[in-house]
Amino acid sequence: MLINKKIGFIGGGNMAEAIIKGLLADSFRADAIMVAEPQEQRRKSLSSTYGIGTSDSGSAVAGQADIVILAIKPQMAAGVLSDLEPAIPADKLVISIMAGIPTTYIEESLASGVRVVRVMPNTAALIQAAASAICPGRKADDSDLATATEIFSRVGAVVTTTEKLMDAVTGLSGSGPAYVFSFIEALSDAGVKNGLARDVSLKLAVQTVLGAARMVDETGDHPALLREKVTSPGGTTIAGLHTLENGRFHGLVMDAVDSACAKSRELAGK
Ligand SMILES: NC(=O)C1=CN([C@@H]2O[C@H](COP(=O)(O)OP(=O)(O)OC[C@H]3O[C@@H](n4cnc5c(N)ncnc54)[C@H](OP(=O)(O)O)[C@@H]3O)[C@@H](O)[C@H]2O)C=CC1
Ligand SMILES: O=C(O)[C@@H]1CCC=N1
Repeated sequence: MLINKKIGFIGGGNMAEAIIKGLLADSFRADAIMVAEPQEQRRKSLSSTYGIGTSDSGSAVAGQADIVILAIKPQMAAGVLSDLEPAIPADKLVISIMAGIPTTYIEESLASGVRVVRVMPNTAALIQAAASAICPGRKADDSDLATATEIFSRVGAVVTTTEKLMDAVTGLSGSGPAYVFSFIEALSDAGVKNGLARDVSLKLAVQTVLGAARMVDETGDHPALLREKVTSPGGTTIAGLHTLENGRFHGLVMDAVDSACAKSRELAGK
């Protein structure tokens, strides 16, 4: 589906770079990727690092691309979409990764009939380990969903969902890597506090998170069951879990995802 298709990114920031790096690692052609990015320094860095085309003009990139990926901040959506409108006729596929911005907003800002697919990936696209959720706008058909799925499958796992759940996805897996990075940092600090060297502590923390995530994935067991197997009666783990629950760990994580979901909803229409 992607053969001979050109992808144009509008916005060459962190997330565009993560997706581009993941696509290239999966043998996507560098000469089929273009990026519109206002900062000259950033354009130079992207073209020299990845061998992709860059421009300071969103319209030029959108005009040449078959698939336009909107990777600008949600707060810039109105201005950028209005500039892009003449360069995006209805036959282009527009994929938006912007948090919070509904497909209807994009459809109404561009040519009538434009096909829009909304995707919420995450930063692990950089190493082809993203979690992405995809939903179609009003005009996108199965083939458009398949195209978006093919792009994001190259950089990780993809699930299809409905648009009303995209804020929930954003709060969970879109922002989720940041929660996990914080958890790893906290674990590693705790190791240092208890006498471990920083590098040893970080290595142990990372491998613990990797191993636990793989166990959930590979066994298919509920996390509560796996947790119980680590928790010996009268042992160390229950003492640690007790402290986490005294600090409302479970509820706190749920509150964090709720806050991020609420922020995603708040960004709608910005
Ligand atoms: N970061 C993440 O983990 C995730 C982000 N997202 C979404 O991806 C989008 C991008 O996020 P992220 O990459 O982190 O943000 P960044 O700020 O890193 O990237 C946005 C880029 O767009 C550039 N830009 C600004 N104006 C224009 C314009 N008119 N035309 C083209 N480019 C422009 C910015 O340049 P300048 O800096 O000069 O303004 C910047 O380089 C957001 O909508 C976010 O919600 C989704 C999932 C995960
Ligand atoms: O923080 C943000 O708004 C973006 C969206 C999801 C992850 N980063």
